[in-house]
Amino acid sequence: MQTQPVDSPSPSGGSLMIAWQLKDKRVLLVGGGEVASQRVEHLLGADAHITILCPEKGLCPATKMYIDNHPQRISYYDRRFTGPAELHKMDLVLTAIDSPAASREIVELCRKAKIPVNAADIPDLCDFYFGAQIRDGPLQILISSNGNGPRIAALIKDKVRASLEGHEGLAISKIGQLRSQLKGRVPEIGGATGRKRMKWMSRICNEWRLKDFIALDDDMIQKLLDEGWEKNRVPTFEEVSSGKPSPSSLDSPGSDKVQPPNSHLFGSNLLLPLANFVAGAVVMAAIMLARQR
Ligand SMILES: C[C@@]1(CC(=O)O)C2=NC(=C\c3[nH]c(c(CCC(=O)O)c3CC(=O)O)Cc3[nH]c(c(CC(=O)O)c3CCC(=O)O)/C=C3\N/C(=C\2)[C@@H](CCC(=O)O)[C@]3(C)CC(=O)O)/[C@H]1CCC(=O)O
Ligand SMILES: NC(=O)c1ccc[n+]([C@@H]2O[C@H](COP(=O)([O-])OP(=O)(O)OC[C@H]3O[C@@H](n4cnc5c(N)ncnc54)[C@H](O)[C@@H]3O)[C@@H](O)[C@H]2O)c1
Repeated sequence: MQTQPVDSPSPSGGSLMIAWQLKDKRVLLVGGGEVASQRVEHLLGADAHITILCPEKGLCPATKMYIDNHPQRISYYDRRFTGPAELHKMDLVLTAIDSPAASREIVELCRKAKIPVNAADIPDLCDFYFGAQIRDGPLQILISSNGNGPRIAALIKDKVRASLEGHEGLAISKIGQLRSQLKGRVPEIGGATGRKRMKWMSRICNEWRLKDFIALDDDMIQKLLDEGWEKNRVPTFEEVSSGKPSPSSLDSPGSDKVQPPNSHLFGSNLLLPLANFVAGAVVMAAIMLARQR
């Protein structure tokens, strides 16, 4: 069957949301106040090499602490930005300073050098914006209002965080271990094997409860691959855990099941009202039948 190309359903005026891989890339951070300290936190989490330029008296306690505790990741210079030479070999530049004029100057130099740049709080100077972030190990959630309401993005972040159960990051890292063991066994990229591998990974993610992945250890992963992948089926948690109880066994059914796409059509959203409706209809029919007799 031929698929028809469809126009993008999303309206224009948005931005590209990506997970930028900064491991061992060089980042210049100009400024050392509160905002800079938040940037440092995110950059350290991304394993970047950071150069900070800021007069010492302008460093806030958090930035100072990061500089002291991460000498292998952070090179600190007690001075202001001096000119284009500061940009040498930089992959990314961030300014978090209280002078829009100085930020503009730095941004113009970055544009000439074709280095992506963010100037905190000056949207028209930014190649990209930061967003409100939730991090739990490999789970990263970014909420962006695309410049419309940063405070609202932060408030929505709090709501999203409150809806998480706390084990998602660990479960996802175990899924990462399973995937990499599977890719070790079956390293082919693309083709029929690649498609089969993706399908099997998707099935296990759809069919297992997220919480159960937490308990995966090396033995269980090997068993899952031997009894699951090799036989093209999805074993149950109990089958691979050698009697270990499932972490989700104490939960109410379906409470932390990650739902496959469109499953809400069949999930509690629709199923409960439908069940109520059917039950109601059966009772009504029984009453009417009883009356007719
Ligand atoms: C999300 C967050 C991430 C971070 O910086 O790490 C972030 N701002 C945060 C907080 C915050 N910033 C401001 C307030 C005061 C209340 C308010 O204005 O809402 C608060 C609230 C607070 O401090 O609680 C003032 C503000 N911000 C910008 C302007 C300039 C302008 O709009 O013209 C003005 C002055 C406006 C004025 O003068 O009125 C601009 C930007 N700020 C962005 C990011 C980018 C757009 C992100 C997006 O839209 O999603 C963008 C475009 C550029 C950038 O800096 O990357 C972080 C929350 C982190 C967290 O708590 O999780
Ligand atoms: N995006 C956000 O989340 C957000 C939130 C609040 C404030 N801001 C903005 O971010 C900027 C920084 O905020 P802050 O609270 O961290 O400011 P701050 O005043 O605490 O720190 C600014 C630092 O920049 C240093 N500095 C100034 N000019 C410099 C230069 N040319 N080279 C090197 N260092 C220089 C100062 O010594 C100071 O340490 C401000 O413009 C503020 O309006 C952004």
